Amino acid sequence: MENVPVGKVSVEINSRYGRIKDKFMGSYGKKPDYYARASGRVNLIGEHIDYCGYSVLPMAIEQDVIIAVSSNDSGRLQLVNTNMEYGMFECDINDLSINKEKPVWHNYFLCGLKGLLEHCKVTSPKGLQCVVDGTIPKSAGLSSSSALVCCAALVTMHANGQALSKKELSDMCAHCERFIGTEGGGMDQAISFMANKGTAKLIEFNPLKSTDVELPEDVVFVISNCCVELNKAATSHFNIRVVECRLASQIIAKTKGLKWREFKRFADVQKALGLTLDEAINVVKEILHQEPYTKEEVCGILEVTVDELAQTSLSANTLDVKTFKLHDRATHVFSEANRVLQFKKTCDLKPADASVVLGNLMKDSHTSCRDLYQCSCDDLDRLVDICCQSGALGSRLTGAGWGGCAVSMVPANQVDSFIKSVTEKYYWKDDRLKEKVTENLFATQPGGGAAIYLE
Ligand SMILES: Nc1ncnc2c1ncn2[C@@H]1O[C@H](COP(=O)(O)OP(=O)(O)O)[C@@H](O)[C@H]1O
Ligand SMILES: CC(=O)N[C@H]1[C@@H](OP(=O)(O)O)O[C@H](CO)[C@H](O)[C@@H]1O
Repeated sequence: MENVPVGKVSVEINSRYGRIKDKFMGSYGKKPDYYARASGRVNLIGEHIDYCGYSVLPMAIEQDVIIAVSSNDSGRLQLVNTNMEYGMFECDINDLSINKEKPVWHNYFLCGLKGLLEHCKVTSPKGLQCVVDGTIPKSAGLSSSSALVCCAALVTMHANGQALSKKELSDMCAHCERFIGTEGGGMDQAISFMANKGTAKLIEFNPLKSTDVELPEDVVFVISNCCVELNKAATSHFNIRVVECRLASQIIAKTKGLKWREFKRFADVQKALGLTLDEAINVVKEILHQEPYTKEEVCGILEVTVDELAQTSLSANTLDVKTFKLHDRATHVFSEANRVLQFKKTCDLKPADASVVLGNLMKDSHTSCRDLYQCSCDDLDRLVDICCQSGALGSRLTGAGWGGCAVSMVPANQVDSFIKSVTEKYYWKDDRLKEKVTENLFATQPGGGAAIYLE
């Protein structure tokens, strides 16, 4: 089992680490003992299917979270952020409380800290002084929150002399980010730890596995942020989709004579019924209707009371939801799971028209996210259209959606003209975005995974 690497960094050569070190010395009057780093990611295809048990295909990006750390025996946690937007925080490290109602930034750190301490059964945790520095745009679908959670877990692991494998850390962080309330599937944490520079990854779940995916050499992936933000933990958009998928899988399970209470994810139902993904789509047509289901109708089908449904299927922030769309959500999930497999197969087989095939899969993925899963928004749809008109072979929303980024696959020799065209057609059309093009529109290469650095 592979562990997170421990490398060397020179703060003289690497100016970012130099600035973080200066901030640390200014805040705590001493040098940090070490630095931890965890990257953001861009998901190339496979949206909103990780929590249904299906494989996804992300790659790590260069943007990341770096934390400078010094450990001590004070029993205190002290956090300082290089970004003034995020205020200082201090608490007793033995008394951690995570606020789900108001997900202020330090709560994400607490998720990783608490998760690691509980997982490793650390009874006398080290006190920590930290400076956090992040470059991933927040709430933009590039996993800024998970990078912070993963980095905090890594900081805690190292400070307390623990050694978890990358896989254990990925599983543990997928679990502990749920302390904040969102019921994500584990893609972000897995790629943050398991990424390798230069390659995208197919991430499979249960058991967690990552496989290198060689992308075509003649294309470049370009990220563009529509600059609409949606915080997952502060809203119920994300968890409503998780719950809709859970209800659809439970109704299919019950209708097909399975013990439905034992099922929460489409992948498990599909496996129990021995269906291919195409057959699963037909089962959706056969069993689920297109109109939204009322909560009473769902209770009637599952033969439970509203209170029982809350226990078997809902989350704290979806208790008051009155209607659930099941047919379209299920159709998206099974078809998107299929697209991921086709994407991987095309990368492996490298047919002459590989980039055209991959581009079409990305376009279909966006259409499905927009129309069936309804996790896009007008600005993001407009941006995706602009990307396609500007020379992208394929473009789609990436990450949770309802705002945030699109990822576009662009012929390598057309990247400059693509960026010029998207700049003019999207960013220059809006006075608020004119000055913010470089941080919101950039080409990206597959980056490396989480690491600890010593000076
Ligand atoms: N550099 C950072 N420093 C502190 N907190 C951060 C940083 N980047 C992200 N966060 C936290 O993560 C939240 C964004 O989480 P979320 O809405 O789930 O978006 P994402 O899709 O980027 O993960 C921010 O509101 C903030 O609380
Ligand atoms: C931490 C978390 O909940 N992350 C989930 C979320 O990602 P982002 O909000 O883009 O980081 O949405 C995607 C949609 O594909 C996955 O479900 C993923 O697990």
